[in-house]
Amino acid sequence: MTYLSLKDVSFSYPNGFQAVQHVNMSFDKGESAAIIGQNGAGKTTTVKMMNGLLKPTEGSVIVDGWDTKDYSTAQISRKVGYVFQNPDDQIFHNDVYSEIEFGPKKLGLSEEVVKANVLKSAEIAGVTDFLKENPYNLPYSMRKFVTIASVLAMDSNVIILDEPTAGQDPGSLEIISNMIKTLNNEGKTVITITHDMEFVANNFERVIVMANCQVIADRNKRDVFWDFDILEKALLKQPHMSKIANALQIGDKIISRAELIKEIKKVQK
Ligand SMILES: Nc1ncnc2c1ncn2[C@@H]1O[C@H](COP(=O)(O)OP(=O)(O)OP(=O)(O)O)[C@@H](O)[C@H]1O
Repeated sequence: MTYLSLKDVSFSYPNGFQAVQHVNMSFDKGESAAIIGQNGAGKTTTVKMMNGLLKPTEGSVIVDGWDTKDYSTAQISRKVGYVFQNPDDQIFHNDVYSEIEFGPKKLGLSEEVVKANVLKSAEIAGVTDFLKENPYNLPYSMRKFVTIASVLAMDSNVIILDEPTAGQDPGSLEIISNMIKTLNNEGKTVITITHDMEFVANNFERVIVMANCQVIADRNKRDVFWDFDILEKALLKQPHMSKIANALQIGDKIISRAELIKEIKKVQK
């Protein structure tokens, strides 16, 4: 059942620049999707409309039956949590624990529930060892996990991750990958903006492509990464395994390493 939908949504910034034009998309509970596209394509503006940080100038955004125009950002963020692209735009406490507990406390949850949420989110985001640290003593990549934990602690049904993969090492990418799976298994919807095509290929089925303020594809990753017209319009590249398969002219829309190895073995035989 659809939980979140954008219906013919456009958004213009106060300076008159129209950053999103006639966008439609919808998400079920427990779904996960990647949003990809070049810098300036309109991805962040689009997801900020999903949790009411921005309200559409045309069309409507419906969250769990609520039109976001009729509710405050605080009300919508109980249902849709947004992790900012830049953690420094989000962090404002002197220790990690206080940063994570701020959201659930604001929701008026009991002390025990707040504590349980903080500990669970810290665990999922891998920041349990830093709860007493000043977030600004932690490296950028770890500050990003602090902001993820802060949003998870609010236990919203939808979680939006804006560029969680930027500047992360392979170990951190694995934490993010496992986190998305855990959240999906709990029935939460996870929408992730990323520039990392390998991460998309390894972690998502549904891929939404934005270019020039519009959605130009919303399909299975296999169809997106083998549609050269879409890739060219969005200035995107195929994931490595697809690139190799394409150069060797083997297989059918290969995406993963396992698929590529299987095809190479077939050819060797
Ligand atoms: N506050 C603002 N005022 C005016 N224009 C803005 C504002 N914020 C963003 N824009 C413009 O809106 C367009 C879309 O920006 P947006 O951040 O949504 O793109 P994006 O696809 O998320 O890009 P990136 O990958 O760089 O984050 C860009 O041209 C950007 O310069």
